[in-house]
Amino acid sequence: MKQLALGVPKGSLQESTIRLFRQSGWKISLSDRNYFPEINDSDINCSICRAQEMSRYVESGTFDVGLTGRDWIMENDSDVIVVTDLVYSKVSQRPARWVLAVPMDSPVRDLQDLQGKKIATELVNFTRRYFETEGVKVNVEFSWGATEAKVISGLCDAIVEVTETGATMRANGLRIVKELMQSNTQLIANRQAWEDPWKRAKIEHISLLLQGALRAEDLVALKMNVPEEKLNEVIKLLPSLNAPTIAHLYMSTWLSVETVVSKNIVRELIPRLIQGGAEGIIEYSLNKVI
Ligand SMILES: Nc1ncnc2c1ncn2[C@@H]1O[C@H](COP(=O)(O)OP(=O)(O)OP(=O)(O)O)[C@@H](O)[C@H]1O
Ligand SMILES: O=P(O)(O)OC[C@H]1O[C@H](OP(=O)(O)OP(=O)(O)O)[C@H](O)[C@@H]1O
Ligand SMILES: [Mg+2]
Repeated sequence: MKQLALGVPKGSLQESTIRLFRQSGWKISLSDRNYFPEINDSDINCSICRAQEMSRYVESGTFDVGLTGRDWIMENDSDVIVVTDLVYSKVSQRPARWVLAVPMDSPVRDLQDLQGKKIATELVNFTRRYFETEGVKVNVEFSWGATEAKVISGLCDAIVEVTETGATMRANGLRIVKELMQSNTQLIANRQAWEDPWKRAKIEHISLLLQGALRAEDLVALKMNVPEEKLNEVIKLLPSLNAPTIAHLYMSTWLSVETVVSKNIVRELIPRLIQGGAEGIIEYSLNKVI
């Protein structure tokens, strides 16, 4: 039977990836210590793999398709098809940032101040290439993790490390000198798999639904009743992203207005809609927006 081999990233992206798949209609069930999760789709064969190694396994064809950060694809310089960007991180829907950081009291203000100095990072190739392009000679050392601690203990002069919320930087009293790269999750495919019509169709299907589920996370639907004479005023208050749907209420001069808006404006919008004459407002969450 034909199956698509899917790689799901272990580590920071694991939970958010499994949540996004669930929202998209695929339930991935993982029992403790098992690297071959169940998935409720007999077309897919699922494996867990470190984000750092994912692009290499997709390039070699071990996986037809996988998810990982753009950072590790660049680090490994992997020849894969980027099917789509999916902008989510460990806890947010923002990209992660790779930054050059030093202790708060370090004299380093600029990239050039690091000439001849030692930098620790997990992203060795990227960092070497970055400093080379800038013409600054540095000694880049690989770090297995807990990199922030090394610069505080004086084991290196600066670090290149990933940050999302900034909590770890703050907790360790580090100062960001420069942002070197932004990275987000990407859905990547093996070149041969992409040429196989069955596999490509399946990958595109997954991509479409993942994008739809991700888009829906930021949005909510609003529905309200509005008397005819207030309709124009209420419509003006709604963001003009999509034209709202207007329907007549049964045996009434009132209208029903339905629209999709960004989650973060609802708090401000609802009182204004009430002032504008809307009543019976309901807000509901969306699973997918395609
Ligand atoms: N808050 C975050 N912290 C770390 N990595 C993040 C975060 N948000 C997104 N990422 C992305 O997750 C991937 C990191 O996954 P990876 O498995 O390499 O490390 P990890 O999950 O931090 O594992 P480890 O336990 O070894 O540190 C990268 O592509 C990175 O850009
Ligand atoms: O900006 P923040 O939201 O605080 O996130 C960034 C931190 O998260 C990751 O650590 P991880 O948990 O992967 O531990 P590690 O040091 O072992 O990589 C990353 O390496 C940073 O230390
Ligand atoms: Mg990590």
